[in-house]
Amino acid sequence: MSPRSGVEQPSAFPEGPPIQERVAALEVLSPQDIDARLGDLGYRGQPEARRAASVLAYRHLRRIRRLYLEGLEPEPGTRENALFLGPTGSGKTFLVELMFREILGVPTVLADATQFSETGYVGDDVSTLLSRLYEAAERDVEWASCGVICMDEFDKLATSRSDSRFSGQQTTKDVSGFGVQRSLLHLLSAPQATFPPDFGFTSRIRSESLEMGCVTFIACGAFSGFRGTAENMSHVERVGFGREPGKGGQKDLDSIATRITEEHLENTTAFSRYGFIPELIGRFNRLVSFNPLDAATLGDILQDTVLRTWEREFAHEGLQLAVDPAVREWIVARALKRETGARGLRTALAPVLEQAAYEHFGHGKAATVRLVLKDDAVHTVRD
Ligand SMILES: Nc1ncnc2c1ncn2[C@@H]1O[C@H](COP(=O)(O)OP(=O)(O)OP(=O)(O)O)[C@@H](O)[C@H]1O
Repeated sequence: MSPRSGVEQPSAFPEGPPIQERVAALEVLSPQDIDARLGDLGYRGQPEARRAASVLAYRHLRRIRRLYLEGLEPEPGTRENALFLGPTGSGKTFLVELMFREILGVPTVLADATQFSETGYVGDDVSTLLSRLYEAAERDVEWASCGVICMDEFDKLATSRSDSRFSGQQTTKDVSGFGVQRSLLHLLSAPQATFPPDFGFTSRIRSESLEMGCVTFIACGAFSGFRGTAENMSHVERVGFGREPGKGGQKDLDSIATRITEEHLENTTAFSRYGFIPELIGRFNRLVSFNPLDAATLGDILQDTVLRTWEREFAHEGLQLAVDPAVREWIVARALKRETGARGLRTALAPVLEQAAYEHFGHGKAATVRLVLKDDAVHTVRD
């Protein structure tokens, strides 16, 4: 029986531990500890975003500890929601996943904002975000109130009402855009919110109520239109987006350091021109910029995570995988060209290693398989 709803709910999970026990079991970590753990888990680059997010995670932890271990309700207006801005594949969602789900160990939901539609229309109602949080919290509504909701592709939620300079691309999702934003605004503002514990599949199960005071919302988006915007605003101080300034010349939009200060991003007028209702953007009191990953960071990710996974797989076959430095550079260069951040590494590497696996797996003989670059293509050599 849930203490708040007063109705019997079918539970797929056995009774969990009391909330105080769950919260007390969370490791107390400083922002610096959190940042260091991120590194241990293979997160690379983005030092400023990591710093900001580590403090956000620390504060989240403090708030739930104060509430459930010290009995101190969160002060009104102290809810912290963050907007993570930066190009695709730069590690926005990965950071949330590692930081909240793996390191803090609180219920974490990663959702795609484009899946929502207004209540009554086809698509998910925003309240199902809370249903998912409840599921992630093993159907413990108090544990769910300690959770984090991350909405990916948040920029696509908006209806572009302005010219294409601001949107990058035009979206036709104009019918539901504002309704969904208003529902989200409610979630981000309300002290409590109700949700269907069964995702609304049946009308027999009564809604649950969730305390929202400690729930942290993080919205992630590329907001690519801002790059064009910055290009047209010569007075904008250039920080945040864009590759290193001054290397690619004015013509190449990506090499133009489209760096936007938080002051500018905080300017909700810019967001409303993007199609957002200003009140909703106003609920995100922390704006965190992610940079496109540069060659050195991509090289580290390739070495420390992507290749390591493959090396293990090769080792299971009795094979040692050796990758020439020229091949690493080739893969990084390809990934940079694709402009999909770290995702591009896997895309560039997969066909090469599949070919190597095809040629050398299953023979049961120990050997070294070396990847070498010849005529701008990767070849495998078995020693
Ligand atoms: N800074 C990073 N360090 C290590 N790995 C990273 C980093 N950034 C991205 N990756 C890898 O790339 C994958 C994709 O990153 P992620 O999903 O976080 O991108 P994103 O910034 O949220 O972009 P999108 O908006 O397209 O989802 C991750 O799962 C991870 O494997």
